[in-house]
Amino acid sequence: MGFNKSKFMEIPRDILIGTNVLEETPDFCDRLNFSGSSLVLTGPNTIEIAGNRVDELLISSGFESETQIVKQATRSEVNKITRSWKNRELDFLVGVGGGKTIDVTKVVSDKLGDLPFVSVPTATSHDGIASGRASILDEEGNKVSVSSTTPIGVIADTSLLSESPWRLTASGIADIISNYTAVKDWHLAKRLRNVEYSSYAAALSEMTAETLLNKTDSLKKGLEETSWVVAKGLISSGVAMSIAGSSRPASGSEHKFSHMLDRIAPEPALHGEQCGVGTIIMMYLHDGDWKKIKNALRSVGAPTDAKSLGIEKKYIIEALQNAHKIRPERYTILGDKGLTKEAAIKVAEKTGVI
Ligand SMILES: NC(=O)C1=CN([C@@H]2O[C@H](COP(=O)(O)OP(=O)(O)OC[C@H]3O[C@@H](n4cnc5c(N)ncnc54)[C@H](OP(=O)(O)O)[C@@H]3O)[C@@H](O)[C@H]2O)C=CC1
Ligand SMILES: O=C(CO)COP(=O)(O)O
Ligand SMILES: [Zn+2]
Repeated sequence: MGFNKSKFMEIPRDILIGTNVLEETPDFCDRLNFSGSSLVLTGPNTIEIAGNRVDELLISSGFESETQIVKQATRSEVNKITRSWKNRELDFLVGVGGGKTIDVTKVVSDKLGDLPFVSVPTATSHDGIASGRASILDEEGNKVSVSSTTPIGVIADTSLLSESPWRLTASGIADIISNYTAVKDWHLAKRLRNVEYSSYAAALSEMTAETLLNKTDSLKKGLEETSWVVAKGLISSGVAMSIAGSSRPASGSEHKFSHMLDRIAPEPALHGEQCGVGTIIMMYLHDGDWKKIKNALRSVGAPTDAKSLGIEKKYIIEALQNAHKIRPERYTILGDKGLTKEAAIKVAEKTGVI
C-alpha cells in the first residue's frame, strides 16, 4: 500500500549549484546511487540548450539514456509519455528545461511509481524547480495544481542560467515576490476560515520574498551572481511549499489572477510576469505597500501593467472579476464572490495596471 503523499514533507536530498555543474551530471547521478537507464525529458528549445548535453554526458559515463521532448504541460501529454515508457526498463528520469517540462517530469515520475528524478532548470523562471507540486492542464484546459514527486536532486548550473533570456529571470524574481501576497492571503484565510496554516512555511516564504526584494538593485542580466541569488530564492520558496504540503505559501490571489489570465487571454504572458502584476493589485487590496512591489518589479524589468504584459485591458478586468473561481476552496482577499467590474477597474486604475 502506498503512503499518502500529503503527509510527507519531501525536499530534495542533494542540490548541486555553481558554474558549469551541468558537466558533473553523471557524478551527481552516481552520488544519488543511480545506475542503469535514464529518460531525459526536455523541451523543444531546451533540448539544444542542455537536454542533448545531459543525454550525451550520461551515455559517455556508461548510463543508458534516451530523450523525449515535452511539448506541453497537459494531462494528455503526461499520459502519452507514461504509456510509452511504463513497460520499459527505466531507473531514473531527468527533467531539463523550464517550468512546464519540470512539472511534466514530476507527474510522469509519479505515474511511473515514484521513479526518482533530477530537476535541471535551464532558467530561473519559476519556483517549481525543487518542489513536489506540479501545475498541469486538465482535459477541460484548466490548470490544476497537483501533489507529485519531489525531485531527489537539483542541478542548477549558474553559467547556463545566467545565459538564459533575462525575461525568464525577471519572471522568476516576480514569482518569488508574489509570495508576499500569497502569505497575506493565507494568514487571512487562517483568521477568517480557520484553514491549516504553517508558521514556518509562511515565515520562510515571506523571508525569501523580502530578501530578494531588498536585493533587486544588484540583480543584473548576465551576472552569474544573480543566477545564484534567484535560484536559491526559488529553491527556498519550493521548500516552503514542501513544508506546507501545498502551494499555499507561494500561491494566493495573485496566482489565481495569473491562472485566470492563462484561461482567457489569447496570448498569456509568462507565469511569473502575470503573478507579479497580480501581486501589485492584491497588495493594494490588502492595504499593503503595493508601490514598493511595483518599483521592485520595474527595477528588474518585469512587467508592471497590462501594456508591458502584452495583454489587453479587458482581459485584465475579466481576470480580476473571475480569479476567485480558480480553486475556490483556497480563500483569499478576493473572497467568495470576487470583485465587481467597477471594483476591478478601480483597483487596476489606481495601481496603474490599466
Ligand atoms: N510546480 C510548481 O510549483 C510551479 C510550477 N510553475 C509552472 O511552470 C510554468 C512556468 O514556467 P516557465 O519556465 O515560466 O515557462 P515554460 O516552461 O513555458 O518556459 C518558457 C519558455 O522558455 C524557454 N526556455 C527555458 N529555458 C531557456 C533558456 N535557457 N534559453 C531560452 N529559452 C528557454 C522554454 O523552452 P521549451 O519550449 O524548450 O520548454 C519555453 O519556450 C507554468 O506552467 C507554471 O504553472 C510555476 C511555478 C511553480
Ligand atoms: O506557481 C506556483 C507557486 O509559485 C504554484 O502554484 P499553483 O498551486 O497555483 O499552481
Ligand atoms: Zn508561481
